[in-house]
Amino acid sequence: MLRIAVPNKGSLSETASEMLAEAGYSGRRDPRALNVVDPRNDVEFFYLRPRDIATYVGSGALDVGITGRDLLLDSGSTAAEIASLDFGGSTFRFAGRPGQFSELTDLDGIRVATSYPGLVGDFLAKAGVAAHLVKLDGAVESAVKLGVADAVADVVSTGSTLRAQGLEIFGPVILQSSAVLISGSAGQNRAEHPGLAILQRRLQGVLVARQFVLMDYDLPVHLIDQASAIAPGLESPTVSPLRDSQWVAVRVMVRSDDTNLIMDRLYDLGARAILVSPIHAARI
Ligand SMILES: Nc1ncnc2c1ncn2[C@@H]1O[C@H](COP(=O)(O)OP(=O)(O)OP(=O)(O)O)[C@@H](O)[C@H]1O
Ligand SMILES: O=P(O)(O)OC[C@H]1O[C@H](OP(=O)(O)OP(=O)(O)O)[C@H](O)[C@@H]1O
Ligand SMILES: [Mg+2]
Repeated sequence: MLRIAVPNKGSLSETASEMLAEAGYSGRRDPRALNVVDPRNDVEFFYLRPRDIATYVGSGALDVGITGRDLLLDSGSTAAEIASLDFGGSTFRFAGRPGQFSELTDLDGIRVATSYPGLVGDFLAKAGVAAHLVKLDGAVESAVKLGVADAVADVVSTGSTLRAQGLEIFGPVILQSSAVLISGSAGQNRAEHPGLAILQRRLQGVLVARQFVLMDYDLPVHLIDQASAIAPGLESPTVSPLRDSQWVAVRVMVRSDDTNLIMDRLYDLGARAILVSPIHAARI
């Protein structure tokens, strides 16, 4: 049975559970359950704090898990990222009072508050900057105002928390993070669980279903090369004959984000009856 660690709370938990459900797994119904077996798929889910997931997976107690790239790196665990899951995106940045700092070396000898001391400590050490890390559990943006630190290093999403505390980003990007799938790292001489490849393929299918739509349209046959250049699809568009031999029907996968742009360009080219439908599941 494949043992899977899933975030039980926080920013990643809802989407992680949604993705697993879309991948055909049965997760917990009781939001307080700590583990649940899905016998049909031969997996067991363990609902854990996202911060702890790398520790469980790195130790070999669990086979695979979903966590944040920033949390994985902060943990110092030997677990390895095996896929990015395209949600839970954030940037890890330094911030301080406006105008006080402009570059990384300004942090030499300075107190920096963070709840990710492993990640930030490694980054500063590699840059040869000796700051004093102040470890906090959360709400680190308050640390400057309250005088326990001079700068912070934290997760930034919209930036509104920093702004509200009168702080300004400075220095290099520490990390671009997103939710990731992690497993025990290869060098540990551990046999890979056979269910892992299935989980990975299924999650990949969910990502494709989320990231792409199906586009169908009718097109004058002589425009097919130009239309294929606009929307080439994965391999190549499917082209089917219509009763009117001057026209063809085309089906192609398109990135959801580009849908309207591509519809505009195909319409301008001469395509008509352009229809877009979602993909419920995919195996690419
Ligand atoms: N707006 C956000 N705030 C916090 N974390 C975010 C945000 N967007 C994405 N993330 C990612 O979510 C993970 C943090 O999740 P975690 O559950 O530990 O923190 P949280 O959502 O802040 O919950 P908590 O209230 O327990 O601190 C990190 O990988 C982080 O990069
Ligand atoms: O850039 P923003 O969109 O404002 O989001 C980033 C903020 O959100 C998170 O805080 P959270 O609410 O999880 O509280 P925490 O600091 O206690 O974890 C994170 O730690 C930042 O403080
Ligand atoms: Mg938080």
